Amino acid sequence: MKMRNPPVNSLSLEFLTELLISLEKLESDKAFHAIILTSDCPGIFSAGLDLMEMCGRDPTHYAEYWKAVQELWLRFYLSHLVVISAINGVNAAGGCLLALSCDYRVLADNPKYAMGLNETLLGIIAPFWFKDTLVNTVGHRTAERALQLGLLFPPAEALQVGMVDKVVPEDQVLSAARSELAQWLAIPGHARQLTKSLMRKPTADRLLKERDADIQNFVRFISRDAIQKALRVYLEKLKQKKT
Ligand SMILES: CCCCCCCCC/C=C/C(=O)SCCNC(=O)CCNC(=O)[C@H](O)C(C)(C)COP(=O)(O)OP(=O)(O)OC[C@H]1O[C@@H](n2cnc3c(N)ncnc32)[C@H](O)[C@@H]1OP(=O)(O)O
Repeated sequence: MKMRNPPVNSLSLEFLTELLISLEKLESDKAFHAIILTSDCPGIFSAGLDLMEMCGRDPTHYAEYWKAVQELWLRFYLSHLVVISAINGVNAAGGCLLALSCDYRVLADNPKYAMGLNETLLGIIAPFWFKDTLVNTVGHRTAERALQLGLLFPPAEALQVGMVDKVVPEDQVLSAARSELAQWLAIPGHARQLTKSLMRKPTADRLLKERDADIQNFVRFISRDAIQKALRVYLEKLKQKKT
């Protein structure tokens, strides 16, 4: 699955919906057993959630958007398919969450390709299920530091803290993901799937139990004047970077 939403693969409502539909199609076709998730945007895996969906819109839109973000995470996190990400570019916040929801991560060895949950740098916070997904991957202490400081880890550090499983030269990301896949596909499918569910269901259940409350929290939080202002300032900084 190659993500293509130029220029930065931001996860707009439309793009999230496309990703969901693609995943559902693959999941419902018994001929498919695995997905390699990668990007078609040079140098960028994903810039995360689309800031335009969270800025200057109305509460109904925020609620609809957040429900789609939740759905994407739940579907990827619990997918019965083997999902491996071949991360071929910078990967921020919501994009990093998507990669963390995969079963295995291969990252291209380019110092520009940092990844992490950098929400605090925008003046916002990672929701509890983003946090849980990170803790499940790198452990509590690393997650605590990474989340507070909004750290984006370059490849060597991402590997060292366990945010990714393998770092390879840029031209080998896909082939490395494919070789890894062979090992996962050699395991009897039902045993692997049940084990994945055993490991992940308690984390997903926390969100499933309070999905509506989480949507309400998001809508309240993102609608605040101070948060809207922080997002506008951040977007402005991104634009100024060019001039
Ligand atoms: C209680 C519950 C609490 C809940 C609390 C709320 C929880 C919210 C959780 C949020 C999760 C997130 O994912 S928030 C998103 C975090 N993402 C980021 O911080 C990444 C920001 N982007 C970047 O750093 C850079 O764009 C990067 C990806 C490295 C690419 O750099 P480049 O120089 O190649 O490209 P740029 O010139 O910067 O970007 C190209 C254009 O894309 C736009 N753009 C870049 N990122 C964008 C984005 N995420 N959304 C929209 N648009 C984006 C830029 O503004 C430019 O627009 P034009 O100038 O018009 O062309």
